[in-house]
Amino acid sequence: MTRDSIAVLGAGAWGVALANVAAQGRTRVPLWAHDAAHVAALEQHRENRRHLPGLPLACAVTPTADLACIRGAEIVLAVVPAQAMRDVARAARPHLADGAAFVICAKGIERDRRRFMSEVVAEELPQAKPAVLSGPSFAADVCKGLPTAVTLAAQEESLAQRLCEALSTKTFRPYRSTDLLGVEIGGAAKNVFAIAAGMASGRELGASAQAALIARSFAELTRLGRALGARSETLMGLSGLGDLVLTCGSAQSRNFAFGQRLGRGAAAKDASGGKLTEGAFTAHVLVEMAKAAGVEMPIAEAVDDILAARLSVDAAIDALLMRPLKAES
Ligand SMILES: NC(=O)c1ccc[n+]([C@@H]2O[C@H](COP(=O)([O-])OP(=O)(O)OC[C@H]3O[C@@H](n4cnc5c(N)ncnc54)[C@H](O)[C@@H]3O)[C@@H](O)[C@H]2O)c1
Ligand SMILES: O=P(O)(O)OC[C@H](O)CO
Repeated sequence: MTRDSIAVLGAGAWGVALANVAAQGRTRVPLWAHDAAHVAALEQHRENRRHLPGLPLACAVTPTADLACIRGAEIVLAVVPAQAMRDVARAARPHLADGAAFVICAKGIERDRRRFMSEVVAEELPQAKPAVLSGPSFAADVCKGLPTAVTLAAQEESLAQRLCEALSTKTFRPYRSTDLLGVEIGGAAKNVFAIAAGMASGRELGASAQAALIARSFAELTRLGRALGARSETLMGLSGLGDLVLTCGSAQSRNFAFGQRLGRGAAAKDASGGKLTEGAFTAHVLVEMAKAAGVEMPIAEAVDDILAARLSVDAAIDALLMRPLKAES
């Protein structure tokens, strides 16, 4: 049986990890990066020394700065930061084959136009079949061959199934879904809540507070998801609860580590450690979306207020604890 051909856009940590997954059982997987110097370094060292030192590119992975590498690919994995997705999708348009699957692997919401990634792709790539891959998966873990499971959603169940087959390995197990929006909401929101969990850790509020915060974050995530039409089983699944638990519970998460530094007193502008923290870009637009939908998200709002320097970490903690008592929902 011939396997679907796959190309990967974006050669950061997650792009490299997914290219290595795709390389299993394939002889060539183009890996595009927008920066020619980065491509040269990948070719020379056969690893991404900045983001995944010591974890080699699979032999089949072919770094390139030429976007035409996606011509003929049946599946394109889009693994660039969420705020870059529109530009990359637009640039890909002349090269992408009609009916190719364009799998969104970024976790975030477009700030300027307040769009989910699947909406961005629908606007920029009318010939594509959009899909979303999300779930608990640190790039380094996946590159090391440690096991995990993710959700892979496409509008047609048959395509979701085909994509799962194309990307599954012995240690990387995708579950299919047709709920793109539900998968996207979980992936975008968990990054914002991971910043809150990191702050609680940085402030040394204790394990009980950590667990309470995760549970109340999940309440906010499901409230928003339901209001926007996501399915409960998606929100409770790998891309929702699964990724929330992972990201809110590990300093391996860049969003959590960013929150930890904030909790220890760093200013927002200095707290990323030079790493991509999608939650910092998503917090405000997430809160705006919740307000527009009439959904209360006090933890997400607190993160947004802290990032915008409208509130200190301590004042946000006090405000959350002093909210009127209410029924659990
Ligand atoms: N790292 C992980 O463990 C992981 C896991 C799952 C999902 N994700 C998601 O994948 C996305 C990418 O994350 P990452 O970990 O690869 O980040 P990264 O910082 O490791 O890499 C991002 C890459 O995108 C490139 N880039 C930046 N702006 C660009 C642009 N305008 N056009 C093209 N390329 C551009 C950068 O040069 C870099 O190589 C994020 O949305 C993240 O939430 C990451
Ligand atoms: O390092 P983070 O916080 O971007 O999280 C990486 C993945 O999304 C975890 O599933």
